[in-house]
Amino acid sequence: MSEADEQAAATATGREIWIEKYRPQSLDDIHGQEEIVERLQSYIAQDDVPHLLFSGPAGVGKTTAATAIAREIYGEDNWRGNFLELNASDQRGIDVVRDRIKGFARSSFGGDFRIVFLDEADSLTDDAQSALRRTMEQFSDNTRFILSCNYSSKIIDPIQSRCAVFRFSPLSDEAVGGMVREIAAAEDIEVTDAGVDALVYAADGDMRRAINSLQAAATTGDVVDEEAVYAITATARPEEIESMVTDALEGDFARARSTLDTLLTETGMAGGDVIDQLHRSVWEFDLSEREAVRLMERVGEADYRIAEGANEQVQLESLLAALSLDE
Ligand SMILES: Nc1ncnc2c1ncn2[C@@H]1O[C@H](COP(=O)(O)OP(=O)(O)OP(=O)(O)O)[C@@H](O)[C@H]1O
Repeated sequence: MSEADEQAAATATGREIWIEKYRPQSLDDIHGQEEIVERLQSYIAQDDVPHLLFSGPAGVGKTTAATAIAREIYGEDNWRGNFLELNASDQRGIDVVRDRIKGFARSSFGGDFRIVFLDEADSLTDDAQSALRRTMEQFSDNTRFILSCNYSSKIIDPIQSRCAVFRFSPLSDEAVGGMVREIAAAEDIEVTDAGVDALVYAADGDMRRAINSLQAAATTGDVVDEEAVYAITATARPEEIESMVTDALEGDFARARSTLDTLLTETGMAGGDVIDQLHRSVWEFDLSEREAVRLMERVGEADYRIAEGANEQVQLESLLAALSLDE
């Protein structure tokens, strides 16, 4: 979600959403991503900011880093006027995006350059990216582009070679846990240690998810504990996933299937989430190497089939059945 969308959501619900309230304002305030922050700061210090390409999963600080750069270059009072945020997946297409960039880049202002931040750049077709590349060249005298995407491999080489590429990783448990504790202290909310661990686990490196879950859990009671977090995040406890797998491997298909049923119906998980959690946890379970390898093979197969549109429940039950049957 863009900063503008997040602000709009906050206004619509009539309460401030914490992902906006606690969005880092400066590069120094960004948690984790230390090497990236250091490199970006050195560009700013040398007054030599190139076009930038930020790639990485959702909620790890790409948009935040872009707005922090603008704040640092132009100052709190002027950055908004020098920063154009666009979403490349805009339904109206690349022409609208290009027109807005042209209008913005042409309008005069005092500084050396203005910044165009283009989110979801990997949603552009190759043709649209070629058009974007020409636009980048046309306005490179007075415009710097910051492109954000999930997968840099989906960005055409001529754009990649014109940008300094930064790969944002999922945030570490320490980075997410640290931020959760800071916000809890600022909001005067009690969060137990197990509650922090559960938020970190459910977030899986995505800070946006961790903060949103904290805010949601905080509205359900006085104390944010493990129970509150699992109740609102539609995440299975690691031990539930482990017992489901262990039951299947021990040949107790009926029990494994019943756990799966609970996860899908009561916990409200999507099949893809169960696959993700299995994938994350395979090596943390107390399984022999052979069992872990068998499980991984089945997880890969079910993941592919679900991505291709197969029925999630059938695929997951088939995964458990295969584990129950195999020697
Ligand atoms: N590294 C971080 N340190 C502190 N807060 C963060 C960090 N990353 C994300 N956040 C929090 O999560 C929210 C969303 O982050 P951001 O918009 O930067 O994500 P993104 O990486 O651009 O994701 P997307 O690809 O979905 O747009 C921010 O408002 C901020 O509150």
